[in-house]
Amino acid sequence: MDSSELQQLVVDILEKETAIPDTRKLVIPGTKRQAASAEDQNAVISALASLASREIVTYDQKDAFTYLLTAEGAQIARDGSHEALVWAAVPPKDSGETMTIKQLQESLGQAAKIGQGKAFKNGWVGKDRDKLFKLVAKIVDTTREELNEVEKTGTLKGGEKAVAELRKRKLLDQKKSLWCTVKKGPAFTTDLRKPETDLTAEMLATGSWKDSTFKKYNFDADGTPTNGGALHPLMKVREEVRGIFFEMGFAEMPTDAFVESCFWNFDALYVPQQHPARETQDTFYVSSPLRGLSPPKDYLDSVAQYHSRGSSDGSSRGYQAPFSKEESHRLLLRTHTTSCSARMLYALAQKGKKDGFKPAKLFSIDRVFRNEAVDATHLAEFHQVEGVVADRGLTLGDLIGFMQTFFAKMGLPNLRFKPAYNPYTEPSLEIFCWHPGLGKWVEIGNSGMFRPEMLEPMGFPPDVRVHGWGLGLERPTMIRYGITNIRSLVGHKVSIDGVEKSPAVRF
Ligand SMILES: N[C@@H](Cc1ccccc1)C(=O)O
Repeated sequence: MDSSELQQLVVDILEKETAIPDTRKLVIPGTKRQAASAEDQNAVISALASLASREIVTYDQKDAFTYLLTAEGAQIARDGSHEALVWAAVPPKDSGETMTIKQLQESLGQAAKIGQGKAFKNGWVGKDRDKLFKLVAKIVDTTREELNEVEKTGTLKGGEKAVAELRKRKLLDQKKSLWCTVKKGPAFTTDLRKPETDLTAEMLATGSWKDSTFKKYNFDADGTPTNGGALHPLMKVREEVRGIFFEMGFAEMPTDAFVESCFWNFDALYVPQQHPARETQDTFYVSSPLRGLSPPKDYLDSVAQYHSRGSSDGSSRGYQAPFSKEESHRLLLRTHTTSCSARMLYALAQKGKKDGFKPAKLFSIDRVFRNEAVDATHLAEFHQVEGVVADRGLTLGDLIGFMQTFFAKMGLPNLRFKPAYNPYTEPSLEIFCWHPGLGKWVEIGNSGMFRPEMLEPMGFPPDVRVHGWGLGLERPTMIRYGITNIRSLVGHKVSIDGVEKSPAVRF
């Protein structure tokens, strides 16, 4: 049965009448048959459900019982009831023929036994000693007629009592079915064209929207994902860390010089020119141009002196090794943002010489480059977070206390420090934090009190101390967001979809 034809039939009737009181009375389109069977009603109900979902109709579902003949019932419907068979088999009274009960049983078998009593009770058959005969010339076999009616219509006009009697005799089986009453819905229409889902430019231009019906909004549907921009998780974490620095009164250093001279990256930081970190297996050097701009001459001279011979008061002996000013001019990709800190500290010291020293808290977060073997946790470039604090009389206790506050704000309250070595800091401390996921201490950064051999050539007064620390941005981000391969966080393999859906982008 075609659902759209049924739907049309229902709305056409409802347009003329207030309701459809019984859907079993619907005449199936294209036939003269009523939709009386359970199968018909299933088709009707699915058509109604589809109309109701568009609020074109409302309907009430009701239970109905229909009946089927059992095998015995079907046999009786065909051949007649047992009592009718008994009546038919025996001869009329006074016909001269005779039939004994025994003979009846021989000719009818089982039916004789069951039918006899009823035939007597109905007054159809009489008995003279053991001879049987008809008492009436004509009978009405009600059982057969009722069964025929059930077979045709699924039910009995005679009502419940007659049905109960036939069921007791196991001639009928009951079958539950449904039927409905139908009324107009709030959005009643006889126009069942599929509703439009979108209002198009074309509909507006041609005016066809006026005659269109539109699908209702489904406010429970998932929205289509918006394709607006999303900040990369690493940039989100960077913003968070910047926020912590600003909250603690730090100013941001300029970090735009990816290409730096050896002077600012190493010499100014008292990294000996013979230091292994300077070798090409660790550092990317720039081949063209070969030389960078010169640092201020006095400062370069002073740095050269501190490297090779130490301070003039003899408190430091320097490296007792030759210092090449040519080497200072070589260009490289900065290996740490401490080169930026060196430039800023030099500027701070020089300004202090003129205007009197002022304390400073400075930070930066930017890219650095190292000639590393690339693997799941290492890239040749990464982001460094760096902070430096310059003030009179700072101690190692200030540094440790400061880091405890800073890292707690980053969500890493559990810290340990381990003595380490940096050419530019003394003492130096490696920073470890407890990783609850891995259940172990992991190294996250490096810190220390900058050496006098670095601060004095810059021009700081002797009681000014500077402490600093640096850490990578990628590792804490990976730990925090459960990223195991750095290539899915940085580089061309980063999935844009992942960036948009990453939990990191939600804070
Ligand atoms: N430059 C150091 C970090 C650091 C900065 C400042 C002081 C001490 C250490 C590094 O790359 O790991």
